[in-house]
Amino acid sequence: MTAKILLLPGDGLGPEVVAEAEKVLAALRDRHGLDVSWEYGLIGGAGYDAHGEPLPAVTLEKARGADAILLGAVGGPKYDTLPKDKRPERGLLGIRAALGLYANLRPALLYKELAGASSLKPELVAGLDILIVRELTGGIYFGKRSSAVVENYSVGSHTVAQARVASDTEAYSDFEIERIVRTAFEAARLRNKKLCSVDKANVLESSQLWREVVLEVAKDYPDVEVSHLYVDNAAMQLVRAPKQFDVIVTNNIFGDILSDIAAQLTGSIGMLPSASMNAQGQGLYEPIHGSAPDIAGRGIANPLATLLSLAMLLRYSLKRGDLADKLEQAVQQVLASGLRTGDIAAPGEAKVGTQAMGDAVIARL
Ligand SMILES: NC(=O)C1=CN([C@@H]2O[C@H](COP(=O)(O)OP(=O)(O)OC[C@H]3O[C@@H](n4cnc5c(N)ncnc54)[C@H](O)[C@@H]3O)[C@@H](O)[C@H]2O)C=CC1
Ligand SMILES: CC(C)CC(=O)C(=O)O
Ligand SMILES: [Mg+2]
Repeated sequence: MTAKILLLPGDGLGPEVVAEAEKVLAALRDRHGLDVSWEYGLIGGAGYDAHGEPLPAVTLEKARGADAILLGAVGGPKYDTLPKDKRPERGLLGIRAALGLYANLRPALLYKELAGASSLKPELVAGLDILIVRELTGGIYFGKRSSAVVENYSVGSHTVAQARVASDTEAYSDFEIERIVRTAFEAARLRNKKLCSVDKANVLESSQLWREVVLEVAKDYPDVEVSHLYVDNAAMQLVRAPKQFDVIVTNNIFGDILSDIAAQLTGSIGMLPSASMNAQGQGLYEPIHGSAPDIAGRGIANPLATLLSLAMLLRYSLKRGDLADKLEQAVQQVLASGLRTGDIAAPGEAKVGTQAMGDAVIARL
């Protein structure tokens, strides 16, 4: 049966990088018989501009009916002053919640050709291959929020007549922790059988529950070596000796931050793909980067994170591991040929734009 894909370009550089993914899909269909069709939808600022909502109902309906979704990025300065519930980022959080996409897989892989582009010394990152498993539908991004003006507000012994006070809540249930931790253990089993759980259990109740559940689930995976790190130490270890990690499992906000760090180890955030899966096996695939307003619209963004996200889509949702391998090999060959977008170019090295990079990958498919 023809697989239905929903393309959600979003904002900023989103349409530029998703356009390259569409070209790749067309090439896989025409040259390799991939049985696929696709349509577009609006999300983020683009959704707000057209429908007054960052996640228009029509987009969600299309998403529910799709076999897989490929998203660019959302957000931008134009939308930063909108009411909070209309902000583009709420559209992204909204689709993750509505589809129950709790399991976010963020592989950080160093292509050997990019060892020089990493901020770390080549010997620290050579062969780097980490998988960050991030809980994606709970925690502080979804907890109760409030913001108010409070009279006679006290912090310790200090009281002010009036203060603007805002709060966000980090809350997790054992059920939410258990399912993402199981995802991570299963992934570790297929890799080097090492799982590091990252939390802040020395301070946070929610992290204490997190650690308790990890220890309980670990009993079902005696073949996997488990360790625990506080998030501050984990951030340091990622830039000190990143190759000590195999699979990292962590909550929504820590995973968000640690994956941006891991991205830079591989040369650029423009290289890191992700897959977000729900309990039914439906997936949304997206680069881990944002809409990059500083470079959007100039045709210079790196499309490889999006093309590698498409490879994950082919592997996990369309069960075409053969074509995923082909696409990943094409990316590797393009890097080996010396092509570089600005984010991965060494000082003084020639740079190519988004379309030239996409075309070079397609030429190798
Ligand atoms: N998944 C999403 O849609 C996300 C959206 N955002 C939104 O994106 C907007 C910008 O956020 P920032 O914090 O600046 O993060 P960002 O990830 O958009 O950009 C951070 C830096 O990385 C660079 N960069 C990002 N992607 C690149 C690519 N493909 N090629 C080359 N360079 C790339 C940017 O030019 C910038 O210097 C905000 O509105 C934010 O809320 C941020 C993160 C994720
Ligand atoms: C809206 C944000 C939570 C998006 C983000 O930074 C991410 O998912 O990495
Ligand atoms: Mg992020």
